[in-house]
Amino acid sequence: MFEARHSMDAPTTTSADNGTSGGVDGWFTPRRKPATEPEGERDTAAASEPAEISPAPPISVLDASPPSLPAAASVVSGMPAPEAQEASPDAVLVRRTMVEIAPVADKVTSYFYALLFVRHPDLRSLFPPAMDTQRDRLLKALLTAAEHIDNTPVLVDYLQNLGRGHRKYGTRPEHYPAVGECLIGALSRYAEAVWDEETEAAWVRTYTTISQVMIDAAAADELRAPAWWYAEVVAHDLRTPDIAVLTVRPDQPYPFLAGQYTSVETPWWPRVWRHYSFASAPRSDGLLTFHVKAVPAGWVSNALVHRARPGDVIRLGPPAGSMTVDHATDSGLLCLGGGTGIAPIKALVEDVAEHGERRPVEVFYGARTDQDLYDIDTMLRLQQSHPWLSVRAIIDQQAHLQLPDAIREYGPWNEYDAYLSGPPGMIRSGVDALRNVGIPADRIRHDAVEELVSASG
Ligand SMILES: NC(=O)C1=CN([C@@H]2O[C@H](COP(=O)(O)OP(=O)(O)OC[C@H]3O[C@@H](n4cnc5c(N)ncnc54)[C@H](O)[C@@H]3O)[C@@H](O)[C@H]2O)C=CC1
Repeated sequence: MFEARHSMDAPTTTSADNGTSGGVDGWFTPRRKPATEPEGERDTAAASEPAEISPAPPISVLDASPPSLPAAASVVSGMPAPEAQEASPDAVLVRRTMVEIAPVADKVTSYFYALLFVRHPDLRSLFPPAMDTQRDRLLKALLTAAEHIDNTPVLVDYLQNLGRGHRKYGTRPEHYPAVGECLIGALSRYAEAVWDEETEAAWVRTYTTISQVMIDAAAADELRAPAWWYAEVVAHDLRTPDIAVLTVRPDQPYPFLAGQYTSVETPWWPRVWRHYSFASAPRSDGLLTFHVKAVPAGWVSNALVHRARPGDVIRLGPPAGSMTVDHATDSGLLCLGGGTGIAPIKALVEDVAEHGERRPVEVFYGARTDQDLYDIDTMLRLQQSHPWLSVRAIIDQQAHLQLPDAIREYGPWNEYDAYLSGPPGMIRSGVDALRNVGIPADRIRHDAVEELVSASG
């Protein structure tokens, strides 16, 4: 009955980082209008680990199960609300199913994975041993994509990222029909009241489209990049009792852009991936750095901060995220980095410096206390070397205000592009503050909040 029409001969594996979802908004609740316009960005995300249940994500970022939505998450979160579009007949049927299953989302998830692992026990090994709160990443990603099936350009971008990202999980083209059957099995059971032949046909077409884009993107990526990289820890600097700066050496060249993030798996938690932003622009020695804060119950973050030592080998997924510098313009950069969110901001500053540009870069670095400003020395050194750079530390306790509030006291910002990196709450209020001071949405970049929320751990 369910028959995927993808070309199954395309080689692929997958990885993906995406993490959509999450936390606060259930997968089936109407999506809030994103703070920024579509365009993608990240998850953008991602970066250091968000609190264990938070979004991205992604990004980000994200992850216990293979499939989830990450970088693309930013894209998806930027999509117009479905209701705002003129829906195709398939989209109407897909959304009707979603409304029907919304109240029993947990049951649908459990049933979907039960079906998948009973019918296809070989697929169990693609998922982490402990299917915790992240277990529904795959399903969420698929449902999010289905919900936005009419928004083709944005969706394709999102799904391509998702397909590439899934290579690291070992996903193969032949896995997609198995997942599709179980998806339809779970949906038909819990959306019984609205399920009919037409609805099933709409889901088959939708899923076939989704999986085809993912398979094709993964196959194309296989020709130019590994599914994952091994990277040896070469330095581990514990800056505070719970924040470490890690430097790693990938086993082969790792191309990325300043402002992007990747997914990381440690040897202690196999198949559990989390997103971290690169804390430096690409370096001539090929080394990569990450700022990691150990969060309560965060498996990966605690392993990286408290257990990892030089000589340990971790795995990295592909780079993702679009919080990158547009070198075609000479606008100033207004950067807000909260806590370990300063990591990609530092990378952006290095990127501007390397391009020899003289554009003003204004960094606001927020932290709860001055002890939490673990990277202020580096930022001040950069400020000393670059006359176009200004760094201001905003300490909550001293300033009696939070990071986003501080920008109102400076400016004007109408000639600036804005970059935000930090906890989801900071991103949300930061976007509001930036819009209020007149920066248009298409000049505000950040990783997807969903990604950050779901990254956890
Ligand atoms: N690409 C990205 O967006 C990145 C995001 N992160 C995320 O940043 C977070 C860092 O955690 P911590 O260091 O514990 O940060 P934190 O929770 O100590 O917050 C740092 C600062 O951000 C501001 N802030 C926090 N919550 C806010 C809110 N609701 N409204 C307004 N301002 C707020 C405050 O100024 C605060 O001092 C993690 O969630 C991590 O996932 C980290 C790296 C990159």
